[in-house]
Amino acid sequence: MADSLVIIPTYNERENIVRMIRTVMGLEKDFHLLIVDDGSPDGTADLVKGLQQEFPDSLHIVERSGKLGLGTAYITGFRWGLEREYEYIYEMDADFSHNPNDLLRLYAACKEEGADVAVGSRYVTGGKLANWPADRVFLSIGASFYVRMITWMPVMDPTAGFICYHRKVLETIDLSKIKAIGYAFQIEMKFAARCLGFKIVEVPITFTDRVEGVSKMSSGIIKEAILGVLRMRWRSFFSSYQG
Ligand SMILES: Nc1nc2c(ncn2[C@@H]2O[C@H](COP(=O)(O)OP(=O)(O)O[C@H]3O[C@H](CO)[C@@H](O)[C@H](O)[C@@H]3O)[C@@H](O)[C@H]2O)c(=O)[nH]1
Repeated sequence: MADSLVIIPTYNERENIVRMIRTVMGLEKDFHLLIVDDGSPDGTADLVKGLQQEFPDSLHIVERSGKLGLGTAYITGFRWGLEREYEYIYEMDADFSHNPNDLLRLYAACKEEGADVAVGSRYVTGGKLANWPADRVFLSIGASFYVRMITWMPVMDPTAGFICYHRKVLETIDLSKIKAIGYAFQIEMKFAARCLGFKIVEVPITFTDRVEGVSKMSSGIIKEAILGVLRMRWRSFFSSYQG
């Protein structure tokens, strides 16, 4: 059995999902894929199910009934992966913002260099942003600065969503204590790993704006991130993320 499971949350990704699945399945290392689809009205799940005959052992799907948020989609995926004994569990977007070839570099950082969490990072030397609109760049860099100020976490790209976790990290964190639902989830997971003493390594990547489909960023997600980071910091004085 493969040692690696890549979780891809999807909401209306029919323009990207087939090419993404084929790209991951064509990589030189054997990665299994779990798509967590939130009842996408555009039929993303049907496209995935159509490919399962071609990849019966390596392509999996969990379907949820509605748009329940990126964070809970990943938690669902983590639990699914932990039950099946994968040693490395990844987060990746469906839309090619993250280059699937970089999965191998995240794997190497954990497997060969001893990272517990490998973060595909835009804001370390060698990391880049390509074609992102100026307002998103501003928001993302501002958010990274804000998070570092509040949490003192030495992670340059705390909102990054391209990650490899060693399974022991996900086993140790009490996932029921992760409260963020939107993109703040990315911050909270890194914060929890850091609080529990895990080694986080940033691997430089180029993040490219999607060509197909649309971002699910919203004002609610921004608000959750601003307030959520404060709440998360406050809670950390009184309770631990230890499972
Ligand atoms: N299942 C599910 N999937 C979702 C949901 N919302 C978004 N997704 C999926 O999550 C992935 C990321 O969503 P995007 O909407 O493409 O994210 P983005 O705006 O490009 O944001 C990226 O940058 C953020 C900030 O740097 C990151 O925090 C985020 O993870 C992502 O990499 C995509 O595969 C998208 O379909 C949801 O409610 N449910």
